[in-house]
Amino acid sequence: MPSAATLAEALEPVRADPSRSAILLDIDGTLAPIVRHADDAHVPESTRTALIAVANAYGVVACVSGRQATTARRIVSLGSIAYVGAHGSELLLPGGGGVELDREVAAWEDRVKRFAAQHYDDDLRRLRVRAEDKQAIAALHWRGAPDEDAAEDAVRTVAAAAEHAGLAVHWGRKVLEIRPPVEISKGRGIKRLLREHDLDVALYVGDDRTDIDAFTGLRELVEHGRLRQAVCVGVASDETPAELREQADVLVEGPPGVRGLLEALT
Ligand SMILES: O=P(O)(O)OC[C@H]1O[C@H](O[C@H]2O[C@H](CO)[C@@H](O)[C@H](O)[C@H]2O)[C@H](O)[C@@H](O)[C@@H]1O
Repeated sequence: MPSAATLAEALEPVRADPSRSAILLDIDGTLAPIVRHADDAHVPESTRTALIAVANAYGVVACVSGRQATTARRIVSLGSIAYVGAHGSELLLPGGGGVELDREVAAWEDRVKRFAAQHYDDDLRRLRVRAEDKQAIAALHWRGAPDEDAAEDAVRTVAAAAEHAGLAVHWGRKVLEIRPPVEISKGRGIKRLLREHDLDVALYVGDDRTDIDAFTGLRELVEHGRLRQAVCVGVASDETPAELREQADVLVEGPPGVRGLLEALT
């Protein structure tokens, strides 16, 4: 684990000129501690307070989540920042506008929904696998099922059927997502969010595989001269993918570490 000094060093370029920096944060496992039921996730008040101070000081602040953008905004409960939802395919800007959903993704919504309705059967219900409907993405969660191994096995059978049906699958923290077979990535969503902004530095904080795409997206913006620097922070837990640890510039310990990072930004 990097030392506090290393984190302070990593934050230096971001803090140098907050008005020219973006702060981009994942939600589940980053701002909100992981809980058994997705509907029960929440951002602790102390973290929210630190996030409000960051939102008031930095050029761009956004949450970048696998949740739908409106769900992300409800969980974080802050209207003055942007939300990149559904792993990059939705954009919800601060203020009164609606959600912009990627058109290519939207075109698959009916097919994904039909597949999910056909395959969320009595067997999955008996195993206490929970379905989450995210418009063009269908998620199956097995965290907290009485027999998690049996539930995961049943979910793997659905994943094979989804691939056979020409859909894409993605594995997260005890969750399978059935997705349209088109590019969906947090990196792409971030590029869409930042394209209108002239910034020097962007910091991203996340805990899961999809957050590696965000790291990659920011590093590509640096390669293309759109940013001077990207700072990629991994959130460590007993479920952290090894690849995220390898790709991160620095690690913080769980959502409490993220709160500390936010406090250090102002
Ligand atoms: O990109 P994120 O904001 O990290 O969202 C990723 C997924 O988070 C949720 O699932 C995860 O968190 C749940 C609540 O703690 C937990 O029960 C589940 O096991 C985790 O996979 C959310 O339900 C998904 O839609 C998001 O894609």
